[in-house]
Amino acid sequence: SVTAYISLGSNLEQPVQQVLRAVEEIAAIPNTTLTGASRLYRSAPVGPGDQDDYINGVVQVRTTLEPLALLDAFQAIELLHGRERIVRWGARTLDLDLLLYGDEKIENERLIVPHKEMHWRNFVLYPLADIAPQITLPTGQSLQKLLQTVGDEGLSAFAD
Ligand SMILES: CC1(C)Nc2nc(N)[nH]c(=O)c2N=C1O
Repeated sequence: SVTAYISLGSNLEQPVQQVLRAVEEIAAIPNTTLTGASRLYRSAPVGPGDQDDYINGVVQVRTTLEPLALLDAFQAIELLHGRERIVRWGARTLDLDLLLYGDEKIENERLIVPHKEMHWRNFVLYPLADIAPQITLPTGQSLQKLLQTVGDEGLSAFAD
């Protein structure tokens, strides 16, 4: 089995509940055990368009599922939350992204791991540091170093 990290994000239809419910649903994925969860963060939306702040978090799991099977499970959960891909980068009820899958580097038409944008997204790096502060990414970058470069602009730990 491997340790995998998943980022969660929501900025539609009661984002805190969307994210908390998604953590429970991830814990219920077959052959998968939830082994860690970050604090929730409120973060200013990155990307185009005028949309609400996000609620973001990261969870850690141990799983024997292959990466694409894990991705299928995430997409099923997103559908449960009424995820509609209307516009790219648009507001969404729930976004689950596979950040890391063990130390593997994966690149296929459905999946790129480590997640391409995670290295500059404070709304991913700060919650990840709640769970695995000393982690080194498969790219060789230390999370502590990335935290310093990315800063905490637009980010605040959400009182649970
Ligand atoms: C639209 C885009 C890039 N912006 C985001 N911005 C924030 N703050 N949090 C997200 O989870 C998030 N997700 C996205 O997909």
